[in-house]
Amino acid sequence: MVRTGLTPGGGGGSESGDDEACGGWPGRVEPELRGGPDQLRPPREAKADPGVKLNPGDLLETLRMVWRASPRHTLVYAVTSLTGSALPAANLYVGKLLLDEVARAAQGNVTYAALLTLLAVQVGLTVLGSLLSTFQSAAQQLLGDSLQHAVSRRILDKAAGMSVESFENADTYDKLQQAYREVGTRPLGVALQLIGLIGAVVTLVSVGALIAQLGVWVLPLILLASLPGVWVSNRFGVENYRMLRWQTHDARVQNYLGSLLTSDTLVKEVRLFGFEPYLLSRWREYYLGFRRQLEDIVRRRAAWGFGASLVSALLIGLASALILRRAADGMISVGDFSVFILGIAQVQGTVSGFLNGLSGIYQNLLYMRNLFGFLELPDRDLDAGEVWKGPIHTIEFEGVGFRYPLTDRDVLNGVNFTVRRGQALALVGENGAGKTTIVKLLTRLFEPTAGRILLNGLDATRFSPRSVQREMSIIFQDFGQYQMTVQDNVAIAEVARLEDVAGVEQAIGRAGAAYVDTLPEGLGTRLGRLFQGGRQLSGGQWQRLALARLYFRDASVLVFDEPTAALDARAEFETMEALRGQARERITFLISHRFSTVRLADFIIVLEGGVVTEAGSHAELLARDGKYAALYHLQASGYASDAARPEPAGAGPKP
Ligand SMILES: Nc1ncnc2c1ncn2[C@@H]1O[C@H](COP(=O)(O)OP(=O)(O)OP(=O)(O)O)[C@@H](O)[C@H]1O
Repeated sequence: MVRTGLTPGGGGGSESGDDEACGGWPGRVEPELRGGPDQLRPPREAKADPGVKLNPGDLLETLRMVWRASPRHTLVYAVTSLTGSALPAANLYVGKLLLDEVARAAQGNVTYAALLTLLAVQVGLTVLGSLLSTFQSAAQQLLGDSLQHAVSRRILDKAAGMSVESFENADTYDKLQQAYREVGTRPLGVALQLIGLIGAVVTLVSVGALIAQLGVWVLPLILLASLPGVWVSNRFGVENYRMLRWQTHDARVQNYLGSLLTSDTLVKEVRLFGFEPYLLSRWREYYLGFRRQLEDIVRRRAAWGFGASLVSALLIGLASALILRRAADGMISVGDFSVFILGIAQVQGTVSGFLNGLSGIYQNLLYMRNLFGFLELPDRDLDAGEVWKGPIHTIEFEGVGFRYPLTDRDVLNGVNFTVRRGQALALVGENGAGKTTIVKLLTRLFEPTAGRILLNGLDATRFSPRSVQREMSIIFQDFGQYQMTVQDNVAIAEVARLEDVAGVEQAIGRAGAAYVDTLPEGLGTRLGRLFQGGRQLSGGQWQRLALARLYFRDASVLVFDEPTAALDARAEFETMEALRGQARERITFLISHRFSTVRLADFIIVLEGGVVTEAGSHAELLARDGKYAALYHLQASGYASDAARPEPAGAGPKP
């Protein structure tokens, strides 16, 4: 099993985010890809994404998110940033006064003290500027950190509340990944850019007022010169966003291919079958697809960018020519000219900052839509309904049918059975017959699409899934191997009793996991290979620990989905014997392909293609001589023929 998870990733800058375009393994840890090889289709070419829409409410929601993450730092950032916005005009003005005074000093009209006073004001402004930016960047850093934590927390809370059903859906994974990608900088980007916009207005108005005194046409020309560059940046920013959005699915596939090469559990199979070159070439194929799309955008952006700067240079040239005309006529002072020269850069920088800020907000809000899209996915409230209290004595399936979401085939049809306290019911059937699906319905991970399930005669849907699940304990076919201590691996079944050492020891005893005593730190031994100092267990040892987890929870329904698959023959025998003894007070469900195990059940149900075809005790089903009997004899004859087969010459124990 590839146990990959999700890590929050940076969102990239507001304008480009180009760094993400060729994303893939390594670099991003992606969720495990569900589904068969048909999902591993070749990369798609980017095309217009009709789904790019802005939701006006998102701006408010984003700002609320930022404010809640840290009101203090948001406030400090806003105040320092806005105060700092007035400084450029103040600097320009003091600079102009200083230059004019220097010019007058040349004619002997100004004292040294007057010049020093102006210099002191200028130095004071510089010191104020650095003080403000020090506070501003500290506030930004801390706000970013708080925000990252707050958004990650919201995503994890959301994921924790989502139904198992949602996790079966590849679209949910795409949304989850997109959401995680936005954790880094997007919400912060929106807030900072908005504050920046207000600051830019302050700067523009104040600097513009100074420049406007030089002539009515100067300011409009400078403003106009800023527009082409901003237009190019905005246009390609949106294109970039569309490209990344379109690539989300393919990036997941690519990362999945990469994860196969770096998985500790799969390395044996990958080496043995030697399909590393195949995986690498598929991985690279995706990269090349992304690369082609990136190159196309970069090339076009460069061409348009060059054109934009040409237009801008022409307009600035025109403004300069006009102002020089006035200088030649002796209509402006040296100080005025310095306001023009320094003001051009200031206005251009501020205008493009303003418009880029606008388009940055727009683009960041598009990314934020992904995050909100994920957060708005429907939840399944596991606590909705009456609270189930007390043990479950009977379970009845009444005409239960089921179809997985987004599929068009019923995998269960009209399933009827009743099982009572003290009984063990076994589900038998070939692969894909629907056994595990019955367990998923029984444990309320999914709800039937037809029929109903009764618990103690009451419709299960009346009760909250979580309260019903508390009465159930299970070992799944693909049980968890938690990279935690032995104690945690068992006690996690009931987190309220995480410290219950005696309970864990008892469960370990019942599961026959005596090997735990030989581990270096006993119950405190960390398991698994993921982290330093972890101790790896064998498949059977892990399974016994999962059994202990099942026993640890004091439940009235026990579900064993292939409980003995990884156990050796003796372990299987002991487990099933123990089970017979321990399950008397409970309802036991058992799924197994081993008839030596199945025959121990009181009642056996045979499933074929999602339909119950036979039901009864082992003896009854044998007497019936149907499918069960056929399968049973088939397995039994395998053992018999093994026993009857003569040993080949030279076989046997070596001396
Ligand atoms: N998440 C899913 N989405 C769509 N179809 C599914 C999903 N899980 C299982 N199925 C389909 O439902 C059918 C029953 O699957 P189920 O896992 O219940 O079989 P099973 O009897 O437990 O098989 P096995 O013995 O192999 O464990 C199969 O055809 C399977 O392809």
